[in-house]
Amino acid sequence: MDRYYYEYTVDIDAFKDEIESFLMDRFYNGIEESDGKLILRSEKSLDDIMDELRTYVDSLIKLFDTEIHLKITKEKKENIDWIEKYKKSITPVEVGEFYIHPSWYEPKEGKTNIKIDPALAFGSGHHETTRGCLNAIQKYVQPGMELLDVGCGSGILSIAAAKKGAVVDICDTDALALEESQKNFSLNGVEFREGWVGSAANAKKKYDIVIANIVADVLIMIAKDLQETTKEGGILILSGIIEKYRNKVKNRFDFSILEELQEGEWITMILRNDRGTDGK
Ligand SMILES: C[S@@+](CC[C@H](N)C(=O)[O-])C[C@H]1O[C@@H](n2cnc3c(N)ncnc32)[C@H](O)[C@@H]1O
Repeated sequence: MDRYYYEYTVDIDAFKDEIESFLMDRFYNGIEESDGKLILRSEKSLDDIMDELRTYVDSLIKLFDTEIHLKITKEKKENIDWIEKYKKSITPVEVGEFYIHPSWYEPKEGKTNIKIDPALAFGSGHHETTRGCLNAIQKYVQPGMELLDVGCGSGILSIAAAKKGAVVDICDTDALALEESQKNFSLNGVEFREGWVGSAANAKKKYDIVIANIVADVLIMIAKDLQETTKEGGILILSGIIEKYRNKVKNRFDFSILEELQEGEWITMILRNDRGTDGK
């Protein structure tokens, strides 16, 4: 642990969801929201991400011909405080049958417990999109089903599915996510069958359930791969979709919608592959 860390506060007066989504796609260590501002903490400099953010906001200003005020502040702080403060802020999350807790909390009786400590990969159960997926897993995953977790992050979703008796494969474009998932599977006493650095395009088979909690733009980009890895009659769970991009995402998929779950601005879409075998 370094002695100091950087705290970046991002204050923006428009396009808040897009900015959060943009940052989430680049920074997986938890983004705190406080007084409408986004706070990112890291021992390493995030100046590159902030430069990218400024460029992104400039392009939004040009694209929408509008005014956007972006203020980024950077502070250097003593680490000790933050670790303790952060630990205290990480409390257990209950989503239906699942109880997600850090190791310094006891598991809860009568629940499917998932132990996840805050680390570098996204997926502590505190984000709306992860919770939407967990609700879908509770409803649709049956023992023996084969499931692919695309963008596994911490592995939280496939750990939940494995605890429900599914056979799970995992992938993520970030190698670190695979490492974190491996650790978290061991911590939870469950196993995945195959894991790879990459995406749905690298899958060698089709699955009963494919789940992808990734930002809307990426879901759109990999829509074909996600559909092709879902068995006929199988389920595709998509999350990470801000309400205003719902149609943009939906239009790229030709599966039928079974249901949509919404928490705040975030939508989790549950689709079924109703295509005939020659429909591909
Ligand atoms: C929002 S996190 C989701 C983590 C976890 N599954 C959850 O639900 O909490 C998205 C993850 O997708 C990964 N990712 C981004 N683009 C991807 C792609 N094209 N294919 C696979 N994974 C991708 C990121 O590295 C990140 O770990």
